[in-house]
Amino acid sequence: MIRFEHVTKRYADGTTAVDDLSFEVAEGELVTLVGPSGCGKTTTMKMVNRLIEPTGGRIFLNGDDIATVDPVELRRRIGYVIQQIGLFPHKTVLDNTATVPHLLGRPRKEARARAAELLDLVGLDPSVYGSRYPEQLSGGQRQRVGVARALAADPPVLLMDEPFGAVDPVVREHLQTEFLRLQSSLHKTVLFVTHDIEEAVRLGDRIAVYGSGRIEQFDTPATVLGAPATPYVAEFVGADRGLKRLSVTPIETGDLEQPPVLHLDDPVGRALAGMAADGARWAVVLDSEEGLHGWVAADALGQAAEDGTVREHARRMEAWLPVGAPLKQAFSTMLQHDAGWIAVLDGDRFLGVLTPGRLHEALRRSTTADAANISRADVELQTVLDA
Ligand SMILES: Nc1ncnc2c1ncn2[C@@H]1O[C@H](COP(=O)(O)OP(=O)(O)OP(=O)(O)O)[C@@H](O)[C@H]1O
Repeated sequence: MIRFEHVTKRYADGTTAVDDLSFEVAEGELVTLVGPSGCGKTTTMKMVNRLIEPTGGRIFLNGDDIATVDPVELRRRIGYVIQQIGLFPHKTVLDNTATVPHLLGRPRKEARARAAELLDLVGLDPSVYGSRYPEQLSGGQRQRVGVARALAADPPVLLMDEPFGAVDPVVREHLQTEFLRLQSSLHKTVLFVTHDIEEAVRLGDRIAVYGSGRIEQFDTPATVLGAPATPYVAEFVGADRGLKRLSVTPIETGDLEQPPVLHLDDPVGRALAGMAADGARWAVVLDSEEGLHGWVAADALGQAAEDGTVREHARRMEAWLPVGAPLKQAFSTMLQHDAGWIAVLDGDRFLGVLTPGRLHEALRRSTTADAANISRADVELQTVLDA
């Protein structure tokens, strides 16, 4: 969708901001550009909507060499969100959001109706916020308006330059979560600039780690964290990357253990015999549709009347997660519920349980890291588990 071919930008004073850059962003993919101040991230981004012209190489958007596309027409295909979003101070939030569709020739009423939909989409009730002026919003709310405005023309591509940089960490995390939710339904092709590795890891399908004017590594968050390509990347992503990797490694079916499974209407005697044969101290209890009901302890069944059913002794399950949730969520759920294992579901269907041991193995699986990296991450995780 966006392709850089040997792109260089040398400013008039001789500064090489971007040096022979080649990479591609697939349709619907969110790529984060991350690196220290002055490494060329913003220059890279501004070359895509021709706010800056490269001095060498070519950039393609959907197969078109953008040098041949009229810049105004090009920018209609590209939403742009920046930190100082530059809302018009004398226009209401609704009118700010409606500006682009209106400029694109939509009748005013239609543009405003679309703007209201977009505000709703980014979590701002248009009946509450639509008539306010930008100065009457919090920083986080202003950024949401910025995102709504960038989406107003329904562009296939979004460029976002530190869009959540000016808000406090709590609001920032909130905006990130909302943006991920939005992206999971909109599937825009996104280039997202940040200097914050946590943000890059959290949002990116892939991350481009910038050194000075060049990309040092371009890969998935799990690989960048697990197997940094150079000492520079290793230093940039930080010594606690083993823990960061927990945030980007999903629970997979293969990570799960299969405990004994009982059903609500199973007779106690048969259930106990089955558990004894497995040497199990507890079993998962499913309902008649194979959905998760809870669990039952062998001790509880041992004291029960043999002609009863599992139903009377089963306890509801509090700790469960959907398959695909990040290991970090599994880990914090275990801690929160003081649970030695948690159930993993696909919709309502029970798939198996994740234990600390399996979590540890999943973390190992997540990387192609060399032995040194693996053991380091393991040690870090072990320290946390022991704490
Ligand atoms: N108009 C310009 N003239 C000369 N040098 C420039 C110009 N704009 C940017 N630069 C230089 O180009 C390099 C890359 O700048 P750029 O803004 O792309 O970095 P960045 O990675 O986005 O940094 P930050 O995170 O601080 O925004 C820097 O050394 C910067 O000083």
